[in-house]
Amino acid sequence: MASTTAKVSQESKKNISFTSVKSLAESPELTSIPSSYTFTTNPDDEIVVDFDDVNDPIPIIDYSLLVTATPSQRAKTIHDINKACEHWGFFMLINHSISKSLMEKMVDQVFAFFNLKEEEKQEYAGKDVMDPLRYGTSFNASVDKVLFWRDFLRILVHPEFHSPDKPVGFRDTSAEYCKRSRKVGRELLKGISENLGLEPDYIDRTMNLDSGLQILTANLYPPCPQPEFAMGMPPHSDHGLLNLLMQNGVSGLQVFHNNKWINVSSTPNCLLVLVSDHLEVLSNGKYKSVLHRAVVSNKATRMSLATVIGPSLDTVVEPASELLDNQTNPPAYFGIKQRDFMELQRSNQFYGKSVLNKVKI
Ligand SMILES: O=C(O)CCC(=O)C(=O)O
Ligand SMILES: [Fe+2]
Repeated sequence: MASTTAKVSQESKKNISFTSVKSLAESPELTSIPSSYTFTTNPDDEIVVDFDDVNDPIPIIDYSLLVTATPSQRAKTIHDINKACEHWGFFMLINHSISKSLMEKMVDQVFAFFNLKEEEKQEYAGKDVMDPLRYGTSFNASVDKVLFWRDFLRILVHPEFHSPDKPVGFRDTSAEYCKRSRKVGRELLKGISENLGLEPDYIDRTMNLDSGLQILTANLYPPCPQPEFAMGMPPHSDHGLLNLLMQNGVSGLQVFHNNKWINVSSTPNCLLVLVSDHLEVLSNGKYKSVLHRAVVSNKATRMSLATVIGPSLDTVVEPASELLDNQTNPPAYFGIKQRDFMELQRSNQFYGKSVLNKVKI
């Protein structure tokens, strides 16, 4: 992948007193970014394309053909999911059963949260990656070497459901959205189990999804005066099995595919599905978690909402023994408890696949 260096002097970092990028972006005198946000990429290693080869388009999966179609349509859809997971680690999901109005309500609620007064949002400023409710900026602003042009609200929504009390309506809307997106995720994981040659409920059962973690992360990327020098989220892969991502109609997600960064357009009502680290481990590397990042623009505020579906905290995630063979397919990853994986994530630089690489054999 592109080699990226991100440097910032400690002096300039101390000058930043804003608690959110939103308030920084709204300050009237802002014409350039503070140096603490300067993210330098190596242009020689960076190829960014709007959409790739017409012979290799971003895969689109029709969810309705997975759940309500004839057996042959379902079989073809499952086959297409397999190809998408193997070749891209990423696909667009259409007709996914979450209504347009619920998605719009969710976008409105997220904006209403970020539009609360800074002091009100600070009530939710958690400290630890394990905190069930955490509002913040950048990724981990106290340790990030470079700050990211991003504010976030990260909420544990399963097995216990959490929600901020404000704005009014956030709790009910997010409860509904989380229930529905969880169902979609579990249904996709059934198809993925079959693709791996396992029983349809294999992943659900062995990953203890009845008590599995589901984390909702709302990301806000306000307009940036120098978007070419800042980054919303650096290249990374997600923890968990799958990430279902939606956005507010403003694009900014790029996925890394065949050594190029592909701009993903913001297609209305579509969910973006990202293969995540635990699925890479469970499949013993048959499916690779997709490297992705969020770039920013100087035109519009972008919002994305990620729903990561993963195993329960005490589940040991390891390559499925049914897939292993000491001669031809030995285990390529150590087993690790979800709790310990998250702890590794907390204590490591948020970059690339650095956390997953720690469990590679
Ligand atoms: O904003 C985006 O499109 C990416 C968000 C993301 O990668 C995440 O929340 O893990
Ligand atoms: Fe991500």
